[in-house]
Amino acid sequence: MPEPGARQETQQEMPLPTPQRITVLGAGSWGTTFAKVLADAGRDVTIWARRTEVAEEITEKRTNTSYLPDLVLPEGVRATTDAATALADAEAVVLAVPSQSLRANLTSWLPVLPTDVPLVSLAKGVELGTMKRMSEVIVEVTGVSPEQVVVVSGPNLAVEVAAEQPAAAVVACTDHDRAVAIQRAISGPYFRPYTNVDVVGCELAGACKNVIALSCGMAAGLGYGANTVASLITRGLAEMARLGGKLGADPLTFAGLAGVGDLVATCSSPLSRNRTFGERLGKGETVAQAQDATGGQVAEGVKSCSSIRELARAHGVDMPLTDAMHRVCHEGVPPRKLVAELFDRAKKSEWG
Ligand SMILES: NC(=O)C1=CN([C@@H]2O[C@H](COP(=O)(O)OP(=O)(O)OC[C@H]3O[C@@H](n4cnc5c(N)ncnc54)[C@H](OP(=O)(O)O)[C@@H]3O)[C@@H](O)[C@H]2O)C=CC1
Ligand SMILES: O=C(CO)COP(=O)(O)O
Repeated sequence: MPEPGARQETQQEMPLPTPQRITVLGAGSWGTTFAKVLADAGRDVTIWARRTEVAEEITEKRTNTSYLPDLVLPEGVRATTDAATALADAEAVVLAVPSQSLRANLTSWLPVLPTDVPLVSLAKGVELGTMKRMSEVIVEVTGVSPEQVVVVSGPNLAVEVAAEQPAAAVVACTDHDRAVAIQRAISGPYFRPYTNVDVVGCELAGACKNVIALSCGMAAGLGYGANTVASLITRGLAEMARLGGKLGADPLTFAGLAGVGDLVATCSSPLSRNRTFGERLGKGETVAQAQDATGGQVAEGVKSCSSIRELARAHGVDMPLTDAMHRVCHEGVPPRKLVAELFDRAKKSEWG
């Protein structure tokens, strides 16, 4: 008969099981790529797609050419437009739809969504109107406990990950053991996730970097070079960390993969939809023209610049670059005029 204490220790050391059957809800760039990451890590993957033709193409040809022309998914990955079929027996659910539609999507899935498995959020945004982070939306709509929600973030441009180029990521969950279980589920030969318990910081960093990427694209569109981009990345980091600090995030998170890591990738790569969108605005296109050119793919920063600005204002945090992006995207202020405005602001210390 084991000592009661010894038994307890054994229970504490028992890791949570690695989910094997995983459903990805959303068949866009990142959802499809993440399905590949999961399948290459040995998981059994089903994708939910909104459109029949996308589901059929994935199941029959293992491709999703409207989002990722060069990708061939591993054998066994299948897709359906029926959420109940997609979610049957799921041991973890990955949410891979744009942040502004997550609430509506979740609400429609609710009757068939398992609420006793990890819910993994890939979306990088803050909800318009409520100013909520995606994990907050998930908890609110589904009623699950916050410990059940896992956030995956980091420098993960879908096209590069789909091409199996090495990349690291963060798996954030307030329950460390659950983060470890998801870390095991998605680790593979080209995808290396690290755990973090700072969900607030990872989510804010992921949402804010899209807005800063817009500004870097805009700078490129205006013809500015590396000094401008480096200044925007660094001051963007300062303002997102300021918001994070006010909302209880760990400052170290912003120095990590979800912060600096994703900022550098998104702000410097022409593959970034947010950066590309900003570049188009910098070259003189209107928001509507830039939106048409993104071919229906989401550039989250265009909407999140407004929700993050509201969030910052509600907490008395100064975010001049985010404010500037809101003014370009939603008040029609020309990018070049904003440069002058930003430089006219009161002089201050770097960490003030
Ligand atoms: N792409 C990337 O490199 C990365 C993206 N992310 C984040 O992942 C999230 C998803 O992005 P991503 O996959 O790239 O987005 P895409 O725009 O490429 O795809 C969005 C997917 O969601 C579906 N969808 C379902 N409901 C809606 C709706 N109401 N409105 C719009 N689309 C809907 C789309 O269906 P349909 O095809 O029918 O339009 C599509 O399958 C975003 O928050 C993004 O920031 C994070 C890391 C990397
Ligand atoms: O989040 C991303 C890379 O980490 C993708 O960025 P874009 O949405 O700007 O393409």
